[in-house]
Amino acid sequence: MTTLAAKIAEIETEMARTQKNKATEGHLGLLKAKMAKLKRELIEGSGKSGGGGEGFDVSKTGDARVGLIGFPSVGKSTLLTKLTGQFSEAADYEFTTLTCIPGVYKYKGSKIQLLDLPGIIEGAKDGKGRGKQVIGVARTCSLILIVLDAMKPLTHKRIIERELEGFGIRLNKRPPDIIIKRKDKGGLNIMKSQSLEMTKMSDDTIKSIAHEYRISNADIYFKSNASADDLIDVIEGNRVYTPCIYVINKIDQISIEELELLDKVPHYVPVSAKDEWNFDELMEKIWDYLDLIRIYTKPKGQIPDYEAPVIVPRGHSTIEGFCNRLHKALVKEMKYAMVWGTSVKHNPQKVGKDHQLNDEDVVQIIKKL
Ligand SMILES: Nc1nc2c(ncn2[C@@H]2O[C@H](COP(=O)(O)OP(=O)(O)OP(=O)(O)O)[C@@H](O)[C@H]2O)c(=O)[nH]1
Ligand SMILES: [K+]
Ligand SMILES: [Mg+2]
Repeated sequence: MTTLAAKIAEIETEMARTQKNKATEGHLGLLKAKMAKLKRELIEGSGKSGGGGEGFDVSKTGDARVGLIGFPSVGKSTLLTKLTGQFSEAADYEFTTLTCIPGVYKYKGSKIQLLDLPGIIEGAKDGKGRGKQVIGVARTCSLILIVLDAMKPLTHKRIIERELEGFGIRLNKRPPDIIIKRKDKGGLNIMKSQSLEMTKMSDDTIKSIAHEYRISNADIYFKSNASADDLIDVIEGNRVYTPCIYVINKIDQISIEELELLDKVPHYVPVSAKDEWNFDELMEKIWDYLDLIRIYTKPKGQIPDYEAPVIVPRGHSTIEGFCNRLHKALVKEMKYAMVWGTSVKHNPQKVGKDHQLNDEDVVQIIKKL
């Protein structure tokens, strides 16, 4: 019996052997689809894929969850201890950390949960070390910090990215603009936005990928220049789209010239966990990438509570989203809301539950009698 891993290896070899050109594009697309299906089987077969497992079942607290991912001994635990005050053992040997250690720090009135995790290595997603549990936890984070050692080759960055990608995590990427409407009959209907030129994938490739997934009747609508990987992501459906910051640690060990070279890395922050260098920039960047906003509540006849803002993701910053953070029944009890701040023309202004709030708005909920 051929194992899943062997089947995956077989396809990988075939992909490597196949030259990339117009004539082979369809075949490559098909191989990618087959690979995606096998990888899903591999992950599902391993039991839990949504995190968890002994020592990894940490409950969410605070306003956002941020995970530390990287090779062993890059300084993840040192960073957790220094940023949150939560002790996590650090030592100069690999795999010091064996479980998930949560810590919390406060920033701009929010509580950020930071998770220290065991180091991962190449092949983690296929079952090496505790890789699967680690990446399973990474899937539950609103932001991933990939920690790199400034003394080690930058090729490590790509290896970690591949491990996360292989587990369905897409870093600093938006979900592809593809809509698939399945139907009972009518065959495959490929549609594209006006004047959109698809340069990464031909109609034949689209058809062969759909066929591989037994999609024979559907409208497939493309709004952007998608690749075969994008189409497979949308069909597979279980991808998570997570922002990511590259934290380059141990800069106390490198020269200014070497530090300047790192400037080419997008989404990066250089730090020294040991010496607590550049923590301000790191925390600010974490805040930016989490894309959270602060809403101050104003009880009737009192001044707003500026100490304890309600924190909501910018994408869920309606009055309704704000109410739901306080308690579930509130939006039903609400008659209207008064808002002060940049989201309104008049201060204050009466608004309904669909009103979109901005960072640092002040809100007073007026209840029905
Ligand atoms: N020079 C220097 N050493 C550091 C820095 N941060 C961590 N270290 C050292 O690097 C070694 C590994 O640190 P850890 O915090 O245990 O690294 P880790 O990534 O948690 O390692 P694992 O749990 O084994 O995956 C320790 O000897 C730390 O003292 C830093 O900023 N500069
Ligand atoms: K270590
Ligand atoms: Mg550690």
